[in-house]
Amino acid sequence: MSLLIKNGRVIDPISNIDEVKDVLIKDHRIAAVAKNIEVAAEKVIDAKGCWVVPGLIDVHVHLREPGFEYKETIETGSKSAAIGGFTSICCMPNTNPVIDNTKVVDFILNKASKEAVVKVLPIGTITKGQLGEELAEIKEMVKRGICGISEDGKTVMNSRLMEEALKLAAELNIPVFSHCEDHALAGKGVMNEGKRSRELGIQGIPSASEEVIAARDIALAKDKGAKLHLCHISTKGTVEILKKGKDEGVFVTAEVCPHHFALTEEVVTAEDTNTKMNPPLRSQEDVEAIREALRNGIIDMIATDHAPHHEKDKNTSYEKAAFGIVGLETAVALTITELVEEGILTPMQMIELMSSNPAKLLGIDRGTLGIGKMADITIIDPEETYPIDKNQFVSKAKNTPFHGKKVKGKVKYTIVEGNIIVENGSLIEGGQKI
Ligand SMILES: NC(=O)N[C@@H](CC(=O)O)C(=O)O
Ligand SMILES: [Zn+2]
Ligand SMILES: [Zn+2]
Repeated sequence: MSLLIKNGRVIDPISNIDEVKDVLIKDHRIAAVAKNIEVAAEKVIDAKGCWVVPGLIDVHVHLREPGFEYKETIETGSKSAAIGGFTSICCMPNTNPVIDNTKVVDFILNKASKEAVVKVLPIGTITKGQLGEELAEIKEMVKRGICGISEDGKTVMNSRLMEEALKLAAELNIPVFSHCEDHALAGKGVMNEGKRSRELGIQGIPSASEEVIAARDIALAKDKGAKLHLCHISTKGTVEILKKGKDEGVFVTAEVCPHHFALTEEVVTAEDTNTKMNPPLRSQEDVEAIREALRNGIIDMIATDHAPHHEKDKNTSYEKAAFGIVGLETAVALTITELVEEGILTPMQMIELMSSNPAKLLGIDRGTLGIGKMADITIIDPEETYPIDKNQFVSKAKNTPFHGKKVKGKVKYTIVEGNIIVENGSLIEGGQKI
């Protein structure tokens, strides 16, 4: 099977290309990237006016299977990822049962091989049952194919245990994804602690709850050779802690989610539980610091923290509603609208944040359009303007605060290992629109 993508703006940070070129795919791999390729291919895509980029990689997704299939499944979550332009996704282990042993890893990989339309890389828990008491079967899970470990949804509050996990992860050469939240400091808080929480009379989560754990984990990771990755960072203080850690030579990376650079606490109302997520939407000052850290490269990647929830988990009081929002199908548009259009990121920087840097963290041979590499490719029309419509999501869940927001930037094609999964913005199966 050969596929020729004509006339697109090819952007590949790893090969340092940002130029109008053609891309030829043969036998699932990149065969050529050059001007005016003249070969007879079985399929030709005209990408004029579009960006042709290495397939996007999301290191932070909740697929909810096993256990919460009423919210999302491996199949529906992976389809949502493809619509969003992602060709590889890491799935978090806070399922039921949690991913803390090889049986659950096997279950996910087996199901993904049959039902997922993008590459699924499972993340294992740090502790057994996510109970924070003893380490999970980490070594065994790595042999079966987990790409990292995380207690996401919670923090390993026992610092000694976290230190042990970092040591083991260094030996096994896998990243540790840290959800930074001091449980006692966060308490029963449900939104950012600050001006807005006082106005609304809703209990707040202080910035310090994130910052003390970010600082602790950097201190623990120091000199251990561990790859520490900070999930969904949201405060100015965490950015400063991250920068200090990097300056001191600690291997630490961080991700930010689109909602944390697109929204502030000001949008929170007691009625709209789609503004409730963990960590919470922060202050204007925090958002500005996050945007600056994206611009200057202190923050390494954009991840969605796609957290699908059912109506019944969200359609309740602000206090009782589940934390989290969906993100796979809105990430590209929000990044283009909020950061590229605003002049904060160049298109090249955006692709670094959404493809090459995630690939480097995971140590996978993806995230580039280099010759001979697996053909994971995303084609984006950066000019298409439309309102976000949650009713068109492929995800089972519709919990987004962005419904109706006018955005720019649309994923037109998602190509996974040389196979077209999304064509003209719609999923296709065997060449048919579904
Ligand atoms: N981010 C969230 O608000 N929720 C996540 C958990 C998490 O990412 O910490 C979830 O699993 O729903
Ligand atoms: Zn988390
Ligand atoms: Zn998460």
